[in-house]
Amino acid sequence: MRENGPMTRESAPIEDWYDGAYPARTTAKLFSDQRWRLAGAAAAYAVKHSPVWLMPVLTAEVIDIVVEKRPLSQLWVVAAIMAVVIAQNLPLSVLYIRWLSQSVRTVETNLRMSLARRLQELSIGYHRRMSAGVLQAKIVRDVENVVEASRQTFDSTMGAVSTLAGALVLTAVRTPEFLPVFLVTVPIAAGLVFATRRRMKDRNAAFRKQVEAMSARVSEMTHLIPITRAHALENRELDRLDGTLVGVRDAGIRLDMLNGRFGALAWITFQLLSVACLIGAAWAAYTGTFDLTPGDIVMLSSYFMQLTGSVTVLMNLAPVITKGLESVRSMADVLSEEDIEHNDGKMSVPAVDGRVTFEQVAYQYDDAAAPAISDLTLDVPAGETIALVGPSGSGKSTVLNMVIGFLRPTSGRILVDGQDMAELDLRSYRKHIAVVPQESLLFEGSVRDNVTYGSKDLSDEVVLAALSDANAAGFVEEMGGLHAVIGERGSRLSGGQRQRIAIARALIRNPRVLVLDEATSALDGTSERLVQQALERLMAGRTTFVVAHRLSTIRGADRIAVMENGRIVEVGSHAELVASGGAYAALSTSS
Ligand SMILES: Nc1ncnc2c1ncn2[C@@H]1O[C@H](COP(=O)(O)OP(=O)(O)OP(=O)(O)O)[C@@H](O)[C@H]1O
Repeated sequence: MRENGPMTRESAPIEDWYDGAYPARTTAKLFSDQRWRLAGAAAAYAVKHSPVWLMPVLTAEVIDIVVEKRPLSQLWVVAAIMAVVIAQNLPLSVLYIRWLSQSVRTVETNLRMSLARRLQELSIGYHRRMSAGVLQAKIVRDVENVVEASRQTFDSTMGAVSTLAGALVLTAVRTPEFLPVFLVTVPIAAGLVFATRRRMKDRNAAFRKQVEAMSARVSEMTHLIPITRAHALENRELDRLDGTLVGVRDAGIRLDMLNGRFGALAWITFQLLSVACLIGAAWAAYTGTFDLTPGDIVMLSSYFMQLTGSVTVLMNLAPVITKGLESVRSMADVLSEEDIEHNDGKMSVPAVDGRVTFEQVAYQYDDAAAPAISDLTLDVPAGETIALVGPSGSGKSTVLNMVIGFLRPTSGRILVDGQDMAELDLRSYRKHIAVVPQESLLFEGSVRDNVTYGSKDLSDEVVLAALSDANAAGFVEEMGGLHAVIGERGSRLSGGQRQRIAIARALIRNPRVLVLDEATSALDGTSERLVQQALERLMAGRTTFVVAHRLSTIRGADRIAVMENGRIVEVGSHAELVASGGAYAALSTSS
């Protein structure tokens, strides 16, 4: 247990203390900021709900007034009290809903925000491992489960507890002989819940896993649709989905069956108990064992029904709560995950010159048998363009990811301007780099939004200049200017146009270090020239790491590093490498 003062606990972000191993305690903590609102809601509920336990007493009075032929004026008094008791329900319900809704919705928002925040801190490796579909399910579905379970628990518990308390007090006042009945029902209910708790938890966990597998599958399937359709593999994809759907169905049926059996068992037990109580009261009055009026019997009968009803409601919460707690555990996969990039407290770099040095760097992926990079030593002075070439799988992308800081060397060091990257606040370093990936990532929005992504307060002139340097001004003009909308993920643009928008985006950042993964897909001659020209403008004067596929890019580079099996086998300019007659010379004559 950590020592936390009430102040620090309230202000500490959820992800700092979230603990999936203790879901109930964690949920309570989630709501701890809301305790005053919840207390208000509870008070409002108790009052609004009072007709439920007051009406049977008032009804008993009415019956006794009739049976005992008391003065009629008493009837009007009771009627007036009933009217007031019922009418207060409206204003107090409104208050109750307002306070409960405010607390529950606030917790919901805070949870989603901290999940999103943590996703932005988790390493790129984590995101590669986790399916986007699963993460989405956590933010959307699990948060909803927790919030709905909390709301229902609060609502049902308040209802049941206030009904029980009212019934208990009034029974104690009018017919204390029947108090023991209340005492046996609670242990029976607790026993039933306890007996099924373990299985309920397991089946909820199994069901959630199946739903997550389905989310991952669906997200993959939607992603693959263009490829699937192009290869006429629709049926194969549907078969694969079918397997996951069947899994969800079977786990769902098992869960429903358990919940159903539990519900039915609870209902039967308590109905029997309720009947026993009614018959018992009738017998006691008939034989004169206790002194009961007919009004008392009607009242007791209502209370027995309410008592059993409340306990059943409470017991039916068990599945809801179990599901909510399972979702609390599920969110811990994100909120308690340790694989985050640690930047806080590290050195911030206000400016970058652009020298990047690899010192005997090795990198091995977590699940890989052999290192992807071994013994890589390379000094790239500021402003140099270095082209990485080599066969597929030789480690080029791994090097790029290390330059961005997505991957940290397993051994060795990478220095930026002589500073070990491990000691830098990578967020400050990355302000000075730009990345142009193979597949340009564009989003739904205007051309301007896409180009300025993340850079604020840029004038139209600056954006237009970047577009013009990227050879994109012409087609942007034709599309309708800076505010023309790019379809989702750039669907309205050609491949070459998308690349040029991505180049403009990189240009506008005016980076010192450029990380470029040249698109492999061939463009037609004109488009190719426009992209090439834009790239040359982008690379000029900046340290550039480029995984190069075009001959012109390779030849234009200051140096070329030829990679094989995670090692650099040759470095030098085009002319030097050709002259030395090594691997590069063999490659360039064969192409
Ligand atoms: N996430 C990963 N987990 C495990 N191994 C990986 C991972 N990513 C890459 N590898 C392995 O590391 C090696 C280097 O991969 P890398 O992607 O850097 O090669 P590359 O030269 O960029 O290839 P390509 O030209 O095909 O993109 C390969 O053997 C690859 O199988």
